[in-house]
Amino acid sequence: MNAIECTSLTKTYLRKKVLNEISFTIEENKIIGLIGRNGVGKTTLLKVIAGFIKETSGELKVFGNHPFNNLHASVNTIFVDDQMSFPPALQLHELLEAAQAFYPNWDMELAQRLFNYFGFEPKHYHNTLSKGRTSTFNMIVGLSSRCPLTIFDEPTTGMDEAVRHDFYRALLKDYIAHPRTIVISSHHLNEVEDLLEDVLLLKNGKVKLHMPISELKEWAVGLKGSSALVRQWAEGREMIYQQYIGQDTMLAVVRNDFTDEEIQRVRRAQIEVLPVRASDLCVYLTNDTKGGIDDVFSDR
Ligand SMILES: Nc1ncnc2c1ncn2[C@@H]1O[C@H](COP(=O)(O)OP(=O)(O)OP(=O)(O)O)[C@@H](O)[C@H]1O
Repeated sequence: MNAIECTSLTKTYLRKKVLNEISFTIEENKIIGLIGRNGVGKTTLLKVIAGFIKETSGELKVFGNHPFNNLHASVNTIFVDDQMSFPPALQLHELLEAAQAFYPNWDMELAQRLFNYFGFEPKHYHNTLSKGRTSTFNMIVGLSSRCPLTIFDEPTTGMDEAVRHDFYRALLKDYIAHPRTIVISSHHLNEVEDLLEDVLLLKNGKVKLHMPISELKEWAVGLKGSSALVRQWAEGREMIYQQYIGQDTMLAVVRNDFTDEEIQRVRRAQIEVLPVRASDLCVYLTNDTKGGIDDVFSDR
């Protein structure tokens, strides 16, 4: 069954189409990374999916229901970000009890174990936690709710490296034991790429790519060597990124439509054939120029 079916979804703010007729389907029980540059509309899309805001047009189904103002959707979905609001009068342990009453799959033992592991004080209040601690507490709620659709919007904001590492590991372990649909938006694709099964990449209000991470890792290839030779091999192929290194060396990232025989010929021409990390590829694909920041400084 599909967890999310999105057809020609548009969300307009002040006449600007933030999401412009996007369509995609997300299968149940997968971990999906929602990737895109600042301001592209990731949070907007996630909030529409969570039923917090209404789309302008198009069709959206979450477990077969339109999520906006839908109780079925809100019980089955949790949206975790650093703005999650909790009743300010309740202490942290009371927040966990309140969450238990709301989420049918809530695992209090997991919540308590994580709560103790991360050293929270039961009598503290959510609105007095530091930024990183707020994200950590919210993550505990997000994982322990075991919602069929769990949405993490930039969940590691403010977390230090050790906590981020613990979070990813906890997420993976709990997901393996209790599969569910998890959508995670992150600016740190390099940190999450080993967790993800699929990547949904947004650019200019559209879905630029939606594919398994294993395919994304093979989708492009880097050619590094003498500029003339690299340009010759890149000709006629989709150029994704290019960078000049020194006087006469160039790195070109192109769509990987090479045959094995061509790859061998490239190598024989003294050109290095390099894999392209999924995180780097997403940055290249969402750049507006082929050379990235270097283009600002070229030809001056
Ligand atoms: N309530 C709102 N009213 C008007 N414009 C909005 C509103 N919410 C978001 N926007 C605009 O919609 C666009 C997308 O914002 P959104 O927060 O969804 O992007 P994002 O991809 O999550 O960004 P980031 O990676 O920086 O968190 C931005 O241009 C933002 O200014």
